[in-house]
Amino acid sequence: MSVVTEAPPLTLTEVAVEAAIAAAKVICAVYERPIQVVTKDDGSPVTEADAAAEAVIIEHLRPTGLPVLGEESVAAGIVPVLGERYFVVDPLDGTKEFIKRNGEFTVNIALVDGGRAVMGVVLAPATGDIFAGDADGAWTGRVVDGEVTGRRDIRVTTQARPRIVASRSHGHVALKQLCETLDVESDVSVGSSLKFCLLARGEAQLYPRFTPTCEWDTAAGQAVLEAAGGAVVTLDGAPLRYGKGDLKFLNPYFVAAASAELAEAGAAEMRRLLG
Ligand SMILES: Nc1ncnc2c1ncn2[C@@H]1O[C@H](COP(=O)(O)O)[C@@H](OP(=O)(O)O)[C@H]1O
Ligand SMILES: [Mg+2]
Repeated sequence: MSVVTEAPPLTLTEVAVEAAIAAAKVICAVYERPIQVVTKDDGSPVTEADAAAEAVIIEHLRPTGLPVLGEESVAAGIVPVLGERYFVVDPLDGTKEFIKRNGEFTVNIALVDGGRAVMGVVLAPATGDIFAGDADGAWTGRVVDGEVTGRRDIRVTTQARPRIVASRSHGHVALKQLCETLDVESDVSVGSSLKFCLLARGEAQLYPRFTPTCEWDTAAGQAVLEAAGGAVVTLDGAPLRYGKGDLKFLNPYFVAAASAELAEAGAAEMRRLLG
């Protein structure tokens, strides 16, 4: 008698990793040739890579049966009925960086459950750097030839004078004041959700966001950071939450940090600076 052993079904994190790797392949193909840029109704840039990558991700997520809230679908007027649990997708976060060709752009896939981002995968196609976080913790690795290599667990670090990361293309004048009052060690500008990942990997401790973002920009990064021990709070000190359809999925300003204490200190200082 022969025994047939079936492979166990993929976890939702594994499905998201496979989807992100497939999307990165599509994005890299566009990145290698001259990029056509179109301006969306809200004035933001979009490329052929954004829609193509989102389509590939949706195909990969379809067998899970869960709804998918995708940036490009929403821009096209497609908003599914969202229950308690659904995926949130930004197929190409940091489109401005993609167009500038500085490598700081990411594929983002998150799982939202009960208004919280509970799982996230962030992949930077230009470098292959991949980050994931879920209830089992956070890890990073590098995608080579479509496979994750060098996988290792990651954790936030804390230090007396925090290192700060901020948007490269969407800055705010109050940032300089915040750096002075919090006595930060250094501040660097980085595009896309990689800012959350730098915190998760222990290379920076604070990411204050004084300019608008949407839920697809933050969900995967927040899940990675929280799984690595960090926190993301709005200016009233509450965790950043998801499912704000009545606000067109726009986030309030927030502070991401390596600890709940630092996030609260940053939020208090931002409240003071923004009056
Ligand atoms: N006025 C605005 N309203 C909503 N989101 C905005 C915005 N200006 C910038 N963003 C968001 O900020 C993201 C870029 O963040 P960063 O500057 O940290 O790289 C953009 O992601 P996309 O590049 O996916 O459009 C976009 O969604
Ligand atoms: Mg984005």
